[in-house]
Amino acid sequence: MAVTRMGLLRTPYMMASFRRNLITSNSTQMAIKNVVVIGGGLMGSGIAQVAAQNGQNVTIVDLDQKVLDKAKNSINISLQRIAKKLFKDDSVKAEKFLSDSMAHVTLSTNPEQAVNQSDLVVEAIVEKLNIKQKLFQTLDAVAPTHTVFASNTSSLPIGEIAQSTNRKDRFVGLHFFNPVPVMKLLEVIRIPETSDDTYNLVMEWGKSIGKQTVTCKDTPGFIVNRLLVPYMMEAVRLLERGDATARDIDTAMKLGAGYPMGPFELLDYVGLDTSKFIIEGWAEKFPENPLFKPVPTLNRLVEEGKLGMKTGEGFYKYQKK
Ligand SMILES: CCCCCCCCCCCCC[C@H](O)CC(=O)SCCNC(=O)CCNC(=O)[C@H](O)C(C)(C)COP(=O)(O)OP(=O)(O)OC[C@H]1O[C@@H](n2cnc3c(N)ncnc32)[C@H](O)[C@@H]1OP(=O)(O)O
Ligand SMILES: NC(=O)c1ccc[n+]([C@@H]2O[C@H](COP(=O)([O-])OP(=O)(O)OC[C@H]3O[C@@H](n4cnc5c(N)ncnc54)[C@H](O)[C@@H]3O)[C@@H](O)[C@H]2O)c1
Repeated sequence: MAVTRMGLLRTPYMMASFRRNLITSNSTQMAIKNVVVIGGGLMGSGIAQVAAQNGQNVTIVDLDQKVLDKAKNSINISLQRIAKKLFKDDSVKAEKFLSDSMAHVTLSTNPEQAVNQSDLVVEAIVEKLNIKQKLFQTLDAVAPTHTVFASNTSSLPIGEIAQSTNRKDRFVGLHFFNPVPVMKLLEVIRIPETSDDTYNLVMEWGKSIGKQTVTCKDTPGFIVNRLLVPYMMEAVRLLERGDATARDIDTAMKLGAGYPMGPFELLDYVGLDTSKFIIEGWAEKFPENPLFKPVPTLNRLVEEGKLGMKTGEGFYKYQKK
């Protein structure tokens, strides 16, 4: 039997419930200091960067040490671009910003160990439901109770990913945009089980890393991709019918609609493998929707290993950096 300022807690059940409430109410005041980003590719490296440059400790986890080294290098290059702009006339401050930010980044190939001290885990691995579920199931067993889990999925239902855990109240979608250091938006996806504390915490975190947040229910494509994917699909159909070239479609959308990139430039930028996974996931979910019929051009390019900018070729060819 234990005595607290609230009176007597008579049973182990009451004690456990009291502890649970403490965790929940503490989380409103909790600030996120230790972030783990799983996946050190295009998105993971960007997410880790914006957290690190805002003073948070970040561990990036990937399967492969080479990917991690590449991530650290790309963060360094991106931070240099930002430092140059922020501290144009002060090289000492620019250097300090760079070294302070880099000092906040740790690399790991051991996810179970990495999440030990985490407040927030952001997953940015391959766009496959079963792989994401398996990862979160493993992490759920070892992460601290208070740790909030988030997925950066482009297209998978957050509720289905969260199903693999026992912390649906501490689960959200945090959908970032590519390139993360430049794009200002963060979509925050609540599932019905997401607690108010968790939601408030991630909204605060979004602000702390300089993002403008918008909130959306767990609906296919959330806001941006619900509108963007049909547009991209129509562009590909236009190309496949032979109505216009990729170059002319891109030029038209940049000069005629004011987009910073045309649809094929954007597909190459996002990654054709990721785009293929998105379409396949939606085709499986909505088999009757003609929009998501297989895209022969995309399948061929991916089979040939032409995944876009990251491999040096997709719809266009790129100079290797
Ligand atoms: C066949 C396939 C069919 C299937 C179709 C369906 C597939 C589904 C596709 C949907 C995919 C969804 C993916 C995801 O879920 C959601 C997304 O992320 S969508 C992508 C959103 N992003 C965009 O739309 C990007 C649009 N592009 C731009 O905004 C710009 O082009 C750019 C990327 C910012 C680059 O700008 P440029 O002017 O061209 O180039 P610069 O190099 O001059 O850069 C400008 C400016 O930005 C700074 N900068 C650029 N990159 C970085 C970086 N990584 N780090 C730091 N800073 C960077 C640069 O320094 C410049 O700064 P300035 O000097 O101007 O101050
Ligand atoms: N590319 C984009 O423009 C974009 C934008 C928003 C969201 N997303 C989403 O972000 C996620 C990642 O996309 P990306 O473009 O960064 O992909 P990417 O291929 O560049 O990177 C994925 C990384 O995850 C690693 N990985 C795979 N399985 C892993 C595991 N079990 N544990 C640890 N690491 C693992 C891979 O080694 C790879 O480095 C996807 O869910 C994608 O839909 C992508």
